[in-house]
Amino acid sequence: MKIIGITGGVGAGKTQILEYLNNKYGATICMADEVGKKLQKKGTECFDEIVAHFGEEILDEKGELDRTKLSDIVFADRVELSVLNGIVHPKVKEEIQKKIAREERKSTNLMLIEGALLIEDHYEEICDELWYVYVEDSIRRKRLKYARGYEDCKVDQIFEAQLPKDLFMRHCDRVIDNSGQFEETKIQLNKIIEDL
Ligand SMILES: CC(C)(COP(=O)(O)OP(=O)(O)OC[C@H]1O[C@@H](n2cnc3c(N)ncnc32)[C@H](O)[C@@H]1O)[C@@H](O)C(=O)NCCC(=O)NCCS
Ligand SMILES: Nc1ncnc2c1ncn2[C@@H]1O[C@H](COP(=O)(O)OP(=O)(O)OP(=O)(O)O)[C@@H](O)[C@H]1O
Repeated sequence: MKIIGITGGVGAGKTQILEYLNNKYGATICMADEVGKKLQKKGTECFDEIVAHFGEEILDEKGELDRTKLSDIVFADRVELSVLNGIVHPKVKEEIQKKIAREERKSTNLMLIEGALLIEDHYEEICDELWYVYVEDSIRRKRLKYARGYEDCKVDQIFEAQLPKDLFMRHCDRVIDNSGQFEETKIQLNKIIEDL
């Protein structure tokens, strides 16, 4: 089984690329954000550790994490972000390794692991290749405003919490430029899959 890590900054189109590769090539997909969200549900070890550090003010009326409140805290303060990362990231990686083991037993051909922080968290240890989805910052900003209603300051804060282009380029084996029409991205992806 080939294990590919798909990374890149917020709003680069990683999720869209994953969907395309799943539909066209039947790749098994695993999204680090989704794994993280499940591990942060009320009653989990991760949830308890987050509440112990950040306090009950970050809960909503149902007692679940209020992701907007937590996001406002951590993206405004690097120290708080690193505390949250320290709680969540090791458990996410462990869970992803279990998923990989399950797919290996099913003799899956291609598994894609998607996340913005694969380099920081050393996913090269568990992936055969890392692919960088690149989109010019100004275009990512426009797409995030349009699709998610993110304000400029939120985009700036998240950009600052992620790696710059040169570090993504240095650590990744392939680059996919998704700054243009998605049809152009599909052509790049088809070529890469043929090469694999
Ligand atoms: C801060 C949180 C609560 C915000 O949740 P929310 O639902 O509003 O946004 P979402 O999770 O979809 O994140 C939006 C985007 O922000 C970026 N982002 C998320 N966490 C981080 C982080 N720790 N460092 C840098 N960028 C991040 C990613 O590009 C992500 O796609 C959440 O992202 C979180 O718990 N992050 C810390 C854990 C983490 O890193 N998860 C992602 C991979 S495991
Ligand atoms: N080539 C493209 N042209 C126009 N819009 C695009 C293109 N690729 C992706 N998008 C749009 O840009 C937005 C961000 O894409 P997506 O959610 O896939 O990013 P992401 O990299 O998964 O972000 P995150 O790091 O937050 O998970 C979405 O609304 C998506 O539909």
